[in-house]
Amino acid sequence: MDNFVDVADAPPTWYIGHHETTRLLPVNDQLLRLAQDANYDMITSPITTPHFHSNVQALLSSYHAELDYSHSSDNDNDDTLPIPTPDTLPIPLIPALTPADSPLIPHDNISQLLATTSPWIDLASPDAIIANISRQVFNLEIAYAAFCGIQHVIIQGPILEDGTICTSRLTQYARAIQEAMATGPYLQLYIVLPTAPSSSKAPENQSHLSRFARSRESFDIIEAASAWTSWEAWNVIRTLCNYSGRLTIALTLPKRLPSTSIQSRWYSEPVRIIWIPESSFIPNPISQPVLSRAHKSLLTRFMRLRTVPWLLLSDVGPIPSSLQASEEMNGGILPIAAAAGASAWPLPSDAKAADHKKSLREDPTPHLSYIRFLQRNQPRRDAIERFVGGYQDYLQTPLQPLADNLESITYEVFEKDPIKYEWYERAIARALMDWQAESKQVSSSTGAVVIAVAGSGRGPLVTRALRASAATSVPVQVWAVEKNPNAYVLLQRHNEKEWNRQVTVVKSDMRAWKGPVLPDGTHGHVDILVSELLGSFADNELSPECLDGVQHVLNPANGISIPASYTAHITPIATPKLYADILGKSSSDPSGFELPYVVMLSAFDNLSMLTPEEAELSNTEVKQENGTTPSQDGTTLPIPDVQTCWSFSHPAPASMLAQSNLRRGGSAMGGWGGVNGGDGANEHNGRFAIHNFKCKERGTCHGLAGYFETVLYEGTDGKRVELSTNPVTMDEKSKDMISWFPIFFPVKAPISFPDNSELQVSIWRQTDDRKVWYEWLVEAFVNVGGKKCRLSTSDLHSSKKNGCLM
Ligand SMILES: C[S@@+](CC[C@H](N)C(=O)[O-])C[C@H]1O[C@@H](n2cnc3c(N)ncnc32)[C@H](O)[C@@H]1O
Repeated sequence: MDNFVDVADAPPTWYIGHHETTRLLPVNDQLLRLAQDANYDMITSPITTPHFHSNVQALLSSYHAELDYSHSSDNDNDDTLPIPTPDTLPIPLIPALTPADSPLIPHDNISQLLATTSPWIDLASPDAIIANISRQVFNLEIAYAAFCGIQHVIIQGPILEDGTICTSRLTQYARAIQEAMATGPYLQLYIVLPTAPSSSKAPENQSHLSRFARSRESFDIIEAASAWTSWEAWNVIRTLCNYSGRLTIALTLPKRLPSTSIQSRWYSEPVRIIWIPESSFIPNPISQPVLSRAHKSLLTRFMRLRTVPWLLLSDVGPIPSSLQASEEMNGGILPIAAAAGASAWPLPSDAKAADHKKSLREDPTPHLSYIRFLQRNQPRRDAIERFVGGYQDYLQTPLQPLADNLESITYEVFEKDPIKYEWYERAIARALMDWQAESKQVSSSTGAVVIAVAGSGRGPLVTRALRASAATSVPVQVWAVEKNPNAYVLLQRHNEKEWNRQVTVVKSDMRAWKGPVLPDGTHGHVDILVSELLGSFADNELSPECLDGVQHVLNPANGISIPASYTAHITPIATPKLYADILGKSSSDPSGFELPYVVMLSAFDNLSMLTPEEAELSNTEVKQENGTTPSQDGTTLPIPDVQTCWSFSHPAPASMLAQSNLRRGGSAMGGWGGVNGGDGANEHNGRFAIHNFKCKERGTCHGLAGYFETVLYEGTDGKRVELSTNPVTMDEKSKDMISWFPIFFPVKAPISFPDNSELQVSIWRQTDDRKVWYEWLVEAFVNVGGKKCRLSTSDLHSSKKNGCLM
């Protein structure tokens, strides 16, 4: 049972900005106002002017001329003077900025500007001169932007002049970014990167400094550029910058989107700006710019993240004059789009088509109007999304309902689950019907089936047990056992007011409860023991230990436990956001990586997927992936490989508990103690699992996502009532259940691996009779010449210090 609260349905606001590669107007308060009038939220401004660019080029040209001249055969240099070489001729120094070099001046609205550094520099150049000059330009620009009070700076990624991504000198680029973060400690930096490198080369940018490079590397391309090169470049840059929260991505949407696996990877990364160039729009039948279905579905997915990215429309035409803007507001596109209703962008389907065409032609900002239209017509968030909205990627320490007493508000929140209680009622009803059908001996003298709800909380399962009895007409005797003294007060109240005193309420730890008191004062048995002590990883709230401890009250011949069994499941994931969050906290809490977290996973990527054949075998139709909506454009989503670690069944075998009892107290017959200390009385609840996960695509593992499944009851007809948080089976077993978020086991040093690797996960449930904790480690393997070679191994993580107290 997790700990979260309902949030209101506040539709996310879309912030849309305007970018022009060559902005003619200076960016001042007036232009900002015009942009706002046109319905933009922000605009970009270059930090330096074309004048500055020309000066830098001139400086570089004269430097190169001096070198060339001194080496040319027809100069009549004095032979006694040394010939300048790149080693002796000092690198030109870029002079301090003048007013003609930058359009920026500090002003009140400067924080609304997104400043752009020069896209024509080449920080990763193999030519030392070009790299040096690029660095000087970059440092000047960053320092001046920070001085002016700019907060957001957009920086061109390591892109070469022909649009390809530099792969060989990424460290040089990353080093420059790291330095920029130190220069402007309050700046938020956005690195512009394409979702995937373009397959067709862009026309060469004549003014890009890389064109002036004298030394070029023969190994410019470390490996053939792949669809992953862009993501890989980002992975190197942010790793060198230590996952800084101030370093994020401005992701460019190309006309042709890359594979869904690359899209998913970007979805897990800190994309704070989605950069939409004019070229990514396509004309609709009335020549209006729109986005393809695939682009729209990608946008929808991103715009549902906890941190909603800004959208930047690039080179979609200038900001209209104030007159145009006011015309648009009064009679132009907005009313027409509104009239088209929520379902469609206007099409020329009727007599009004001509009017529409005219208005659309007159729309000075058709791209913006269209994006605003998409904003207004986003699919509504369903109840689950609304419920968990504020908790996406929010790390929580797992509850310990055994060691701590929960607050009423915590019970209240999980009582809102629309599925869990319903399914419990179904399970109890089926158990009662089977009991009656098989004419099994009951534990009461009245013929009623004895039900105990162990860990009743505020009583919702007690209510369900009474309802199941009424629905099946099987008489019951109900006991409510709860150790939380505060919840006990409410249970007694409910008994008076709602349950008509049909329930016997007991304040006790279930492990110390002797069972129902019989008329003669002795203690009897329970026929059906109902409990809900499950955590996000099934056994992490110590359900096995509690149920072992109360098993002595269960009818030895026919007693039923609801749940009957539960299993824990894991899969490796990439989740840079959570990793950065834990890293950020680890200076004050060094044990941050030695603890599993309960978290509504949102910005993450599954690293291991089932092959289509395996998916076929698993015979499971997955309608949801990543806990989000299915693919909007109808594409089939891959199924993550989520593997089962271990299981627990109840009632536990009597022989197991008998041995445990022998060990307790350290009797000679009970062996010599537990491997982790203590008597070893709880060792039967220790577990170990090792799993291999095939990863077809390269990636970085930040930890493991954990889920659970439980069989509440399996009827004599073999039919099961089940709950599941496992993304592969949850739709089939308990769609819309919201009581549990996944669990996350982090790794301290992320593990990067190439295509076709294997991740091996070892995970333990450990105990020393006083507490229970988990240990986990991840190893990466690659196949080299038919042999499996170990690439790296994470630390052995252990939550022993923060273990769950028994
Ligand atoms: C997750 S809550 C479930 C409450 C309620 N059954 C429901 O489903 O809403 C678990 C409850 O079990 C209680 N509990 C946990 N361990 C217990 C124990 N050893 N003996 C008695 N109650 C226990 C907790 O105090 C808490 O009220």
